[in-house]
Amino acid sequence: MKQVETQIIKTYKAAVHLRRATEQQIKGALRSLADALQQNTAVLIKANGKDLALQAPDNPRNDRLMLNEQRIKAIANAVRKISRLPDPSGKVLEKKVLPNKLLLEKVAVPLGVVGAIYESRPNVTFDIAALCIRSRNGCLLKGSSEADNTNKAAIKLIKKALEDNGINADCVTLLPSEREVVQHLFTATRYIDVLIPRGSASLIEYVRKNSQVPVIETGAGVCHVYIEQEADLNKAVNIAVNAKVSRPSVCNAADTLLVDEAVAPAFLEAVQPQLAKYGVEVFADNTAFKLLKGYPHLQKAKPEHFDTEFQSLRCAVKVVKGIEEALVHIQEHSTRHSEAIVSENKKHCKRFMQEVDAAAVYANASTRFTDGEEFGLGAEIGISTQKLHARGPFALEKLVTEKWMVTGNGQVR
Ligand SMILES: NC(=O)C1=CN([C@@H]2O[C@H](COP(=O)(O)OP(=O)(O)OC[C@H]3O[C@@H](n4cnc5c(N)ncnc54)[C@H](OP(=O)(O)O)[C@@H]3O)[C@@H](O)[C@H]2O)C=CC1
Ligand SMILES: N[C@@H](CCC(=O)OP(=O)(O)O)C(=O)O
Repeated sequence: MKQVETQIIKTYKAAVHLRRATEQQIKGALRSLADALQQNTAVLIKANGKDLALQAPDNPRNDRLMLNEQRIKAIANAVRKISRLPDPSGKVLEKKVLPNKLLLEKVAVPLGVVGAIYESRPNVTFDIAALCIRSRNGCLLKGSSEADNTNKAAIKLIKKALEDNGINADCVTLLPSEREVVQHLFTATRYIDVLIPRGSASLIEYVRKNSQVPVIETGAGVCHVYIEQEADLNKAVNIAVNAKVSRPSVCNAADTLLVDEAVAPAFLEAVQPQLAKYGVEVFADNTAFKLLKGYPHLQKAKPEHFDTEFQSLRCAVKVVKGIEEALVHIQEHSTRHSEAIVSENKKHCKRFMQEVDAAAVYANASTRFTDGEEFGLGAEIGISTQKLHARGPFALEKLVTEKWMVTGNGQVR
């Protein structure tokens, strides 16, 4: 795959143009891209239709792949928001004059080139490209083969927006979608500064084991909502239902409901009609199974259901004896993405938030908020489930590193 090596080197060389570009050019490119998204809605939907036509119609992942007018408008809005965010590079983080009169400045600078390997969500192509342009990083995109037609239409718009604003379009590159491509990314230590895999546990594991380029992992989400015995049941039903059904295919959707035995009869009775309305299939432990008798989509849970990221309208339900058992269950089964407690007991909420080891912990709110745009970051490069450099949704401020700039007047040591 000589072509891929050439693309990687071209992107590396072009990235310097982003570092040199004026603020006007950067903002202009992002605004042009937002406009182009809206003007080319039909083109994108047509390309996306080709991708969707290649999928089985009942594939629950089609929801992630699908673009419509509303989603394209949301992407354009995100790009516009990113254009208004301040440049994370160039900030002077520390400044001092040494006794020998050397001026020492620690400055935030772009990472260089960011490589992303990501799932079949076409908004990710725009989000990552826009965040990289805003932070003046070159960017290599390896999207899913499932979204290839959509991504090819997307990159045309991105490159045109750069060109129209006098920026070298090689700064952003869509790589071929074949899986072999990632092996070239693993060894390109000279040209790529960080690799971000977004996808399944097996992808993350594969990249972590094989990449010589530093990696920021984003992981799968087996997310829990714990209904504690002092939960307000109205809030509990709304949160549990929202976390499960608002967009079941994404990583921050709930997978397991843990219900305190003291409120299990009342909560399960109250939540049933809502879950049934959306056709949620429930895998219940023995106690929950008895309490949910008569629920139309009920099955007995097998142990593996409590480690499953369903990515569909399915969930596991377990009745627990109290917060202790809930915390132990989460510790054993969580993928450390997003976890929630519903309770009016402030002490228990605090304990949950302090003790649960996850990128985002919630008290009385839905896990669905773990998202760069929701957190005010414009968009996200990914939701990191690792602890170093970035955790949770990360964006512009994690796309920079530091550089010491030392200005002298002929000093020697
Ligand atoms: N925390 C976060 O930020 C995010 C988490 N996720 C998680 O990702 C999962 C869903 O993603 P899913 O669609 O399964 O993603 P996959 O892991 O199947 O695919 C993601 C990307 O990696 C590529 N890929 C997958 N396996 C390999 C391999 N062995 N070698 C080379 N390339 C590979 C895919 O290519 P191709 O499709 O062409 O095979 C695609 O481009 C869920 O668990 C979700 O929670 C997803 C996104 C963000
Ligand atoms: N940003 C997302 C969640 C993260 C994400 O992209 O996850 P996934 O759909 O699993 O690829 C959202 O809630 O919209």
